[in-house]
Amino acid sequence: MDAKKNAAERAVEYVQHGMTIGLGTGTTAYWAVLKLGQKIREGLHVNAVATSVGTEKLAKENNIPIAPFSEIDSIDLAIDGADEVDRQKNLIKGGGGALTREKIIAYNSRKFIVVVDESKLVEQLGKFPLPVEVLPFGAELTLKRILSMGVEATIRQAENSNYITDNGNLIVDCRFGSITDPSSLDAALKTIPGIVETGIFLNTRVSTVVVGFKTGDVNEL
Ligand SMILES: O=C[C@H](O)[C@H](O)[C@H](O)COP(=O)(O)O
Repeated sequence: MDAKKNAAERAVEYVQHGMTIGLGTGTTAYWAVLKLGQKIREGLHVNAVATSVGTEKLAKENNIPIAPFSEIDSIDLAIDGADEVDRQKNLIKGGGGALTREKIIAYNSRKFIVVVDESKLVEQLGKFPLPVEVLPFGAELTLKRILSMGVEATIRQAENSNYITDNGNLIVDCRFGSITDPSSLDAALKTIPGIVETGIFLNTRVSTVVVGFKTGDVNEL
């Protein structure tokens, strides 16, 4: 756990007075929210937007002010986790189902810092099943179109029913095995009506990847 915590806490060092911060989702971003809460208690003034209902709740519990989107123009810095990071700093995200909100926040952030432990570093994306957010309407057809790409794909399940995102949608987990061209795959998936967003985050949006190691070291890529 310390590797995730160390990476997240290093990323929070980039936060400056007066910034608007994008708060990520997941077990790594969790530590960034806690650290930011501590800094606010020590006198730092920032406001924030959250990438999930869960993170917004955690932020409020830690006295982090949440700004309505109508009151901000852009985000200075977003800090978020990832499920896989390749050598070019392309990402797979969405293991926690928050990919669409996370992509909106990342896209609108001047600086996007990804926080991971070393287990997330891969040569090529795709071992982690790619999460794709899909509208419930016609989802069976949308799934068939995804399957016709020759990939094994299933609708994510919660306890006794389909997993539902904060946006009221479904997640299809796609087992591509190896993704040689993330940009083309992202574009191809988005030609299918019913797909809201994919968990592929291209490196053009990633400013820095902060990696925590079991040894206690933290590296920035
Ligand atoms: O939907 C969830 C997000 O993309 C997470 O940031 C990602 O799944 C990594 O989560 P964790 O830090 O818990 O491994």
